[in-house]
Amino acid sequence: MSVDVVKTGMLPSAGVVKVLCESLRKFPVKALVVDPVMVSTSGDTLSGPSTLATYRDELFSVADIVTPNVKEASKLLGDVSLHTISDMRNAAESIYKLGPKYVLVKGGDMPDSSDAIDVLFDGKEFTELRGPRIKTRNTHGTGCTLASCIAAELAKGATMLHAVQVAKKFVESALYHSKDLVIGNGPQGPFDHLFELKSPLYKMGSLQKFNPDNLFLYAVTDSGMNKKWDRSIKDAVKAAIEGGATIVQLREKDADTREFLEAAKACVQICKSSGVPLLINDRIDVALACNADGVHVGQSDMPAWEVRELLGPGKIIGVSCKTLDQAEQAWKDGADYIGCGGVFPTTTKKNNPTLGFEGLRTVCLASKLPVVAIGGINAGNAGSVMELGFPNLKGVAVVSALFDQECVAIETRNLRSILKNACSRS
Ligand SMILES: Cc1ncc(COP(=O)(O)OP(=O)(O)O)c(N)n1
Ligand SMILES: Cc1nc(C(=O)O)sc1CCOP(=O)(O)O
Ligand SMILES: [Mg+2]
Repeated sequence: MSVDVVKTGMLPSAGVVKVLCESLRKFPVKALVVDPVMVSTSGDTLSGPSTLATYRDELFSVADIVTPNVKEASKLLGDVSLHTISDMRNAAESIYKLGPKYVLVKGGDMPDSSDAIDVLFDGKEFTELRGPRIKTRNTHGTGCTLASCIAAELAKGATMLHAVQVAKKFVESALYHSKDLVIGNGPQGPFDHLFELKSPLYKMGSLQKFNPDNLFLYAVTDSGMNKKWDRSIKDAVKAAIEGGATIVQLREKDADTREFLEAAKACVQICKSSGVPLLINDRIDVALACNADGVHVGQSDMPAWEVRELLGPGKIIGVSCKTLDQAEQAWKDGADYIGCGGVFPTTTKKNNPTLGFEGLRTVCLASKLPVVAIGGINAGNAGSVMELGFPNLKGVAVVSALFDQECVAIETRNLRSILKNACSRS
């Protein structure tokens, strides 16, 4: 068997690090995950200064990702103090300069905050990965498990972001499942890595909490536009993901069911390998048949509570809402997000009322769910929507601004940078 990916744990001496680097030169691998285990949970230093130096001088430059926790990041940077998310971002940037392609600074042992936040840096962009902080003493080995899961996902062909997202979800679910185990008398207990084998519920992704950040740049396909530009649904989705779409919805009103389902199955694979959720517009049957990540329904489609009964706890359900009452009902029905529009006039959805900023504001203020704005949004006005800074407003959903254009990837990339700039201003 050839080795696809290597993950390193505790490397006790500079000599061991050197042998490792030499071996990796002799036997190159697809990816190297370095979990710089150098401080034990009880705070004992496990790697002396010479080993640290070898990490920095030799190992990091050949690593695809380095995954220090806050204590390890501090040690690597000469015992700097790290207390805030901004400190974690700065630390990730400083460690990045030592050579790895990605740095993941894990915030699990940051001072008590409601969420466990990790910061991923790729040399250009920071991604904050949030998850609930699980109250448990059974945390022995979480860092090693996270790094090993990242390595496994990379070996399966995932992108780095997807591998990190899957790994974080895995550890979160394992901690949750193991929180009531009582084993041993030490300060830390073990957790159960094989929980999925024992509880089918986890297979449903019951803990797969919807990440509202996915609503940032929401690409909604359109069969008429695909036809006009002679573009397959698959190509449209691939291009949108290449351009940085954070979630995709297949809204194929004209496609025959068989054709739609085949295209949806292909798109599910494309989206899964990029870690981008794929939702189906209206068609619960198609969503079930292709195991999509969820559906989006409007006020005249199947009620969200019935959709939830059919899809189960781990799928994403979006509901179109134009009023407070509709927003409240969507929340009661167990939806995950609200699509609110049309913010501006649009011809893509026939006879669609235009709410304007005021209508969007009303729903955002009242909503208990994250909101994505939709309707007539494009490169010219998307910035103004995000700069509103309405509570719960997590992004924009667009159809023609991406798919009624010659190059979907370029338009998507342009829109993403407009949104990023607008968010940094708001
Ligand atoms: C993200 C998002 N928001 C709203 C809609 C509109 O859905 P709906 O009201 O069901 O209308 P149709 O799209 O079915 O015409 C959406 N699809 N996506
Ligand atoms: C699908 C959809 N839903 C809307 C709503 O208001 O709920 S507006 C709309 C069409 C949006 O297309 P474009 O980005 O081309 O304006
Ligand atoms: Mg609909």
